[in-house]
Amino acid sequence: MTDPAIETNELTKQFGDVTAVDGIDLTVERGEIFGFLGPNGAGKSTTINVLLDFVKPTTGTASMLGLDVSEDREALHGRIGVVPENYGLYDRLSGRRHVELAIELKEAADDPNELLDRVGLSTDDANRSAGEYSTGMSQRLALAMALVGSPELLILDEPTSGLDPNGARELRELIRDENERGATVFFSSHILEQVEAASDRVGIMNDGQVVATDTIDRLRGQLDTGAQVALEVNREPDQKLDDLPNVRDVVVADGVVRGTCLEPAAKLQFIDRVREVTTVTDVRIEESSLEDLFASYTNEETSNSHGEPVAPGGVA
Ligand SMILES: Nc1ncnc2c1ncn2[C@@H]1O[C@H](COP(=O)(O)OP(=O)(O)OP(=O)(O)O)[C@@H](O)[C@H]1O
Repeated sequence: MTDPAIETNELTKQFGDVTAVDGIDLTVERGEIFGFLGPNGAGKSTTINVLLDFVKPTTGTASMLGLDVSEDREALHGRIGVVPENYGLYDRLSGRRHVELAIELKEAADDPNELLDRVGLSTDDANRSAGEYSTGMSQRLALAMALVGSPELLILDEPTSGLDPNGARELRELIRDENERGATVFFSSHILEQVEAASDRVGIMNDGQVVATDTIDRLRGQLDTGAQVALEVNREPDQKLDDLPNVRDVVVADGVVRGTCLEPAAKLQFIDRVREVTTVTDVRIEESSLEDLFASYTNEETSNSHGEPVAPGGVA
């Protein structure tokens, strides 16, 4: 059996009184695009820094591609590509020189121009000193260096920070291309939409712990908030419509019948039930938002489309 791309066992990191990472068991399989989500201070960067052997764990173990992150650091170096949280660039060296150095260090055979082109840095940009780069350009350069040697595993800490919307989209495409080539991609972010658009699976970290790991669709399905179904009708019904088992909070107001459907099949049952008593002229379905999802796992206060607080999801 192939070893997972990333595996942590009871991994804990304490900084004095602060438990930044609190006994996490995380497995990322080979070939996945895995989004690592969590609010500021959740422990994402500390976890990544342990994986990169920048900090030592207090207890527990971490391995990548079947190798211990600390003992086998040298062997891992040639097989992974990294954009860490605080990557350093040499102000006086050009972008191209940075990539050339990364190629020499990895003893790889890449063409620097091709890598620079892939991350959207023009020939002119590549000739400029990195000290003149904007945040987004620096981020692109760091990414080009991470791609050197076609790594089996890419680890990207907040790769979209500093990128404009176009840059973020290009990055998502690049992540997909790398994944199609066979690379596993592990990237952290606190921006839900970006993680949803790019990942096969996500892990949500909060307060040092991994509180959920699954696809976003399945995590959404586990929320107990249900979907809000709003039916515009040409005549408000007088009948009570609260007799379906998986539809609750039915209200009729301003020519709209609303109900909360607790499972997918209940939506159609609800529409059929309302159509028995009046004519439905329009249908709107409002799934729980990504913000609701995130908040339910990280206990942040939020509200659904009706202004009601959203209860934390049942899965921990
Ligand atoms: N070197 C350090 N010394 C002391 N405390 C630290 C250190 N590094 C991180 N921490 C603390 O550990 C906790 C987790 O921080 P970490 O940077 O891992 O979170 P994060 O999820 O990456 O947050 P962000 O999204 O803001 O980067 C925070 O409380 C932080 O203050």
